Amino acid sequence: FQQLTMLTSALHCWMDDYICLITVLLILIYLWLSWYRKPKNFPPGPRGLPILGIVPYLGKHPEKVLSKLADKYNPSVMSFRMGRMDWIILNDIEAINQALVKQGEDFSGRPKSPLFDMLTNGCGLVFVDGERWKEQRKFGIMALRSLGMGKRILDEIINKEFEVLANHFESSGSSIDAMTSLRKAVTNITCEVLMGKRFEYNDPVMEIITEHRFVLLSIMDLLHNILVLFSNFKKTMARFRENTKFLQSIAEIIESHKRNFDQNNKKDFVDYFIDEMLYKEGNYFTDEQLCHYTRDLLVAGINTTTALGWGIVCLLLYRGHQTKIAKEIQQVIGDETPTLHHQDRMPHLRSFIQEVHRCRSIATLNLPHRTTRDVRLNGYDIPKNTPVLTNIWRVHNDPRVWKDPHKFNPGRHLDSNGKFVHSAHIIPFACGYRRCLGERIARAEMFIFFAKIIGRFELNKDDGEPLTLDNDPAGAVNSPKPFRFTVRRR
Ligand code: HEM
Repeated sequence: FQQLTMLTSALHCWMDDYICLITVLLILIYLWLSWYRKPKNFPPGPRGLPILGIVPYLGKHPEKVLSKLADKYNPSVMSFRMGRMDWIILNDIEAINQALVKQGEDFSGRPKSPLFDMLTNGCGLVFVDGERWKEQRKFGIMALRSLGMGKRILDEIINKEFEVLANHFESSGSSIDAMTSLRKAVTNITCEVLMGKRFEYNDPVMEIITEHRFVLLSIMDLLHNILVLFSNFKKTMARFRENTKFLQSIAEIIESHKRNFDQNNKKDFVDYFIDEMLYKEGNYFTDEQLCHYTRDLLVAGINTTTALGWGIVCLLLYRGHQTKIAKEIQQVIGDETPTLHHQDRMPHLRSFIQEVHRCRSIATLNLPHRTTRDVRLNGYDIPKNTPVLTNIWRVHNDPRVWKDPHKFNPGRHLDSNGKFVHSAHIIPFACGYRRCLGERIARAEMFIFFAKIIGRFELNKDDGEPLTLDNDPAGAVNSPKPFRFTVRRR
């Protein structure tokens, strides 16, 4: 009997181990199969490694790696695997227009992410979709238009702030920390538009606002999201805590707006929002929404710093353009204050700015979108909730459109009569339903900044610092490395 008991328990142990082993094997087979299983009739593309997908292969320039993969799999729409999700990426201007413009509503979602939710509590504009996004975006367009965006009021705000910046450049004496000073000036312009307020460059609130960009931008950079979190977990969490501090600063400014609110004299974005909150019937006009909306605009607005920074780098590296543009400014603007009305007669400055946008794409892969229903694109079936990237860098470097795309050559945007040619193949602000809300502000900032600075100063490299077109690995968007330069009055 004892022998029989021993035999049975040995058999049990063995069977337990066996069952465990089989279960593990079955789970592995399931994971393996589900890893390789794609939705039916889905665009072709690489799968990479289980769980991580193609992330380990993306390197420092995911847009270039993805572009090479597009040549191999599909130059129009490709898929790839990342995390538990199958992503698609739009690779050429035709597919981008078809998806983001013609089928724009179906592609207007943002991927769901617990990280976004932690930061925004489902509020704001950049990370939300559905009814809240529709209502708030409509309001944003109305409010910015009513504030005179693209017309005189905006020109005045920008001119005033860049005058302060120009004086700061001149009084610096030695070389200027380009990105820091640009960031402060650009932040002040956005603060004026949103809250009717600017800060001295050494004000601690200015520091809080400009540093806050890291919180959202590092999260926005979805491709590196996973890596950022794991490699820098402590720092990322500290930044999350900063988020609360920052929102408190905005809440205080909003409270003071409420105390002084005058419905007949709405002066800024916050006033327009308060008006909706008090007197209209929208669903999402709450204090919390206003805080997050203001924060989203402040952070998104800082993007212009990067474009201005690249512009200065190009002026320092390719000095011939400074002389050409300075002459044009002298002829067209002279002693007047630069405004957008001057730009029609300034082909050299406009083509310079368009080439900066093309050659140094800021949002190389755009912000991620999400399909809001099952859709058909270029003959493929793409299920609801599929995350979508847009390879803006590839469009800006498409050799079918641009001869020697890697060369910085503003002359390519002039026709045979020397007239500026606007290109539909340059989409720094993306296109369609979720196109950048601040495009008009950004375009006015870029034009007025360069008209003012190149007209007044000769810009020179700082001898001590090598200057390159390499991007800053610490930046979430494609940004120049910190650099210094000097100015000399013309
Ligand atoms: C050169 C400067 C800028 C560039 C290159 C740029 C580019 C972009 C891009 C590529 C997007 C994503 C569009 C999409 O999801 O398809 C975006 C969204 C956005 N941008 Fe800009 N931007 C700039 C400046 C600004 C400024 C100055 C503001 C406001 C003050 C702003 C506010 C926004 C907002 C609110 C969104 C989100 C729109 C939405 O989700 O509906 N941007 N921008």
